[in-house]
Amino acid sequence: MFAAPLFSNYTATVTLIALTAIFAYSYYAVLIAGQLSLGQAGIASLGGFSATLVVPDEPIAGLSPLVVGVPVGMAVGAVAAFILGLPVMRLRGVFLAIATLGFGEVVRIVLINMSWTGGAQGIRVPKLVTPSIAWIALAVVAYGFWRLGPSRLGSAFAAIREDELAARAMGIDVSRHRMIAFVTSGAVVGLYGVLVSYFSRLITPDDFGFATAVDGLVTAVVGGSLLFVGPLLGSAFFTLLPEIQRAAGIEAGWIRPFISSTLLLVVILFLPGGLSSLVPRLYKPKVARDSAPPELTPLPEPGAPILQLSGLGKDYGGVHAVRDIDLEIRSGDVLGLIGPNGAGKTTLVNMISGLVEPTSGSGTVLGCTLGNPATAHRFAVAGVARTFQQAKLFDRLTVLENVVVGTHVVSKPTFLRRLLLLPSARRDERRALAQASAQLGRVGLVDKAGVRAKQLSFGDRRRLEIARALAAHPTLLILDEPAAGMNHVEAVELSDLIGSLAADGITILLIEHNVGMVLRTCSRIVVLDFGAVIAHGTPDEIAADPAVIEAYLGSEGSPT
Ligand SMILES: Nc1ncnc2c1ncn2[C@@H]1O[C@H](COP(=O)(O)OP(=O)(O)OP(=O)(O)O)[C@@H](O)[C@H]1O
Repeated sequence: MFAAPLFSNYTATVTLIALTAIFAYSYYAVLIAGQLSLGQAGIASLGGFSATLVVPDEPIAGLSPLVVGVPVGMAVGAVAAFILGLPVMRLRGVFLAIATLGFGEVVRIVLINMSWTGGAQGIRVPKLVTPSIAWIALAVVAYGFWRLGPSRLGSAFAAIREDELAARAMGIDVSRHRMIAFVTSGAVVGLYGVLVSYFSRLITPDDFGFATAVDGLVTAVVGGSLLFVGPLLGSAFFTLLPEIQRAAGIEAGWIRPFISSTLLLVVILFLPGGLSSLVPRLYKPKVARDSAPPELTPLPEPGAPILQLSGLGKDYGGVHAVRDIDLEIRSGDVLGLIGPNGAGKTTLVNMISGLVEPTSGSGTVLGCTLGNPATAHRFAVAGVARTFQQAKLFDRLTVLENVVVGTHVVSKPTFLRRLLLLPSARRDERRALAQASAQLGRVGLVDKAGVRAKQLSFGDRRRLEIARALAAHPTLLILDEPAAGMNHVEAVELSDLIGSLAADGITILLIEHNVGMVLRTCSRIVVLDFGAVIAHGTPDEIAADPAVIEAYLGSEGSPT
């Protein structure tokens, strides 16, 4: 079948697969946390040049220059990523990609104009990287990402990738996690820079230009970022494809790039999750109802202060979404918040859960002062959990994985212990699974634990969001229109569930358009209209309040 031997240079091809895979892992490290960065080529050149310039070509105390160069390159890569990350980490998507790409180009131009880098000619270094060294390095990197997957850190990255706002509401410090991913990527690409230099015997700034940056991204995307083998598959695809074409005698003119591009298009169009989506997932977390949940702190005594708002307001340009709200919630309250469309209910709960900064007034929730949305995760850590008006689920994760993310604030970090294969990591993960499984049982979704969230019906999505919030063992549970889209039977079941949560001591803030349900379920009700409180009282008082009937329902009916 083949006109020539499969590999023109077997050693080089095998080594290149490993090196390209390591390069792709540096993209994978940020893609798993939902970031698009193109600065890796620049960071690789910093790592490569630092190691090859700092480390002498001769063995040091019997150690190969490679053994010294690798930690130097990785450290330089990590530090460079951290310094680059400080200004660019607030950028998202294509803006982050452009900023990091710009950094890579600046590095290349600076290095090309430096005499100590040898300018465009670069510098010669000994060939020290053999196929086995390259594959050992790849195995170490791949092992790290394999162990990361189901760890608490891995779940947090997946949550940020799927929905950053929901991740923040689950208590995940998004800025910190994005920086961890970025620095990890820097260390991995620093390793690549050193290995590729000592493999090709020559390092020049132009080896790490725009095309290299894009190649790395394409390799990682084609391989896929949903499973740790993705970068390896992407690398094998792009390294072997030209070899197979050459062996098959497809060398001439346009045919070779045409076939490569067509195959690339086929993968991108028909495998949006990359080649790794063809690999069956061997590990999927399973419901663990027999394990003990994590140790949970007791909820506050009934009547303890939970929330105080004083003159709270929020303006959007000329729109006064919320005005001058004074409110107090105490432990054990089941407070209903109602009002016509646009009354300001969601804006108010967004401020209470730390996601939106007030324009005026002040407030504290469980000791957290309302303010900077970047610190919203602290509200979740303090005990505030919420659902959203439009359910914000992690769609590509399973139902159980979604709820496991909810346990973030009550579970312990496991990644480093997982790396060392310590049994305590497994035990803590089982505890988190037990906590998640118990909440799935509570909302009646245990039998759908392995289904991806995006496949759920509307009502099940709402239930899943409640289970995910409950997994955080909240002191204050905020439910934003949980009955929207539910039929009568489901709404009654939901009302019963809220009653049982309140009986367990969870303080509840319920925003609902289903006034009957609010009157049945809540002990106190606040009515908003045009951003201001127009009534506040027991369900009976609210049902009889003429201002509520007028403002909320119009003059034709009563709220019941
Ligand atoms: N991000 C925003 N930018 C500009 N205006 C906004 C924003 N969020 C809310 N608003 C405006 O603030 C007002 C209150 O909106 P909000 O969503 O809080 O009301 P709501 O009571 O939750 O309404 P609904 O019951 O329809 O969800 C509305 O006039 C809305 O258009």
